[in-house]
Amino acid sequence: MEPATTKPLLLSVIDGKTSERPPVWLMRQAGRYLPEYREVRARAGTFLDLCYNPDLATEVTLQPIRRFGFDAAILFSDILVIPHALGQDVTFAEGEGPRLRPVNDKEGLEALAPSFDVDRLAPVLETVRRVRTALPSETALLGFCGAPWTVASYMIAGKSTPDQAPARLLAYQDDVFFASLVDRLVDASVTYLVAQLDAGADAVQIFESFAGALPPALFDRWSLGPISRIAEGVRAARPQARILVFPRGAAQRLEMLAQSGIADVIGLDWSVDPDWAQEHVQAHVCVQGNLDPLSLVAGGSQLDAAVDRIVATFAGRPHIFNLGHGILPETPVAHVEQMLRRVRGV
Ligand SMILES: Cc1c2[nH]c(c1CCC(=O)O)Cc1[nH]c(c(CCC(=O)O)c1C)Cc1[nH]c(c(CCC(=O)O)c1C)Cc1[nH]c(c(C)c1CCC(=O)O)C2
Repeated sequence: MEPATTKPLLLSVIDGKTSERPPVWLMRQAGRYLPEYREVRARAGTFLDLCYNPDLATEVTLQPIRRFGFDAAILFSDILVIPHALGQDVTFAEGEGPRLRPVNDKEGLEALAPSFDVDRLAPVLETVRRVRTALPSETALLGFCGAPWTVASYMIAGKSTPDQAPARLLAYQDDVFFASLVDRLVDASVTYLVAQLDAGADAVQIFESFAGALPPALFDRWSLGPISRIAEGVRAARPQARILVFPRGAAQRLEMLAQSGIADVIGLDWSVDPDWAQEHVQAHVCVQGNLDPLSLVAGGSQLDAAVDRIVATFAGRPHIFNLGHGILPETPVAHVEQMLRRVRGV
């Protein structure tokens, strides 16, 4: 007989087990490519209203699990809820992405809340509790936050910017400002991730979506450094915490990250060659990734070949199948099904 509770496969793999078929989930798996998401989204009000509504956020977190049986659910929220909780104006204009009132000087920083109050994110933590209760025991629940550099780039520019130029310029010009902003984000992120773990998240992922914009000196100081301080802070509070890091565009710097012991899992974006990553990253740590989201949009025999290459290259050591960045809204659901059959070998 099966035991009443089963350790989720995804957690066993993070803990070092190799499985015949990799566990699988997709970044942004709850989203606009799903008709049932669009239906809830249409009656939720704004995007942030949806993030702060535990009923609806729980529902959209569970939708891709019901439909596809992924090995992990990821909390439905956003990396920009931390700036919002710090008192920054944050809105999501339909089709335009995030808009924030820029914080780019000492006065802007002082106008934010003096400290991070995690209770401002109580509805998000309530969603974590409800999702964990509703999920099958074999499905892992992932919490997350953005890494300080990525979040700071939005806080400073107030929107998505090519190569994060405004934030990068300020990093050169005003080291004192940058350090105090990043320090606040490190502290807030530790508190927030610990609260997510306490509410029932089995692991947490740190999204460094813009690692690729940083030259070497800035990378160590504003990406690797703050991420490692977050990981240390979380582990000091919760020694068993499992931490996934997705440093998009980190390229060959992935090897240094893999050797550092900061992450239990390293996410590989779609530009990373699986053969290289197998030798230089997976040799040290569990990897996650790295199918090109556009390969999933295109479908057909190239999709099967791309899935096969990733599964075969990373077989025999811990690997979590995923995309190399978030799933795109135009992705056909049938292609997700095709990909899953291929990964699962059925
Ligand atoms: C940079 C970043 C953001 N948010 C996030 C990142 C890091 C990952 C990455 O690089 O993609 C992380 C994120 N955003 C969202 C999740 C939910 C969980 C999941 O299913 O993965 C997660 C993990 C929901 C969302 N976050 C957002 C949506 C779409 C908004 C909608 O449904 O109206 C979703 C489902 C909005 C968002 N949020 C953000 C942007 C740039 C946008 C607009 C782009 C877009 O519209 O796709 C900031």
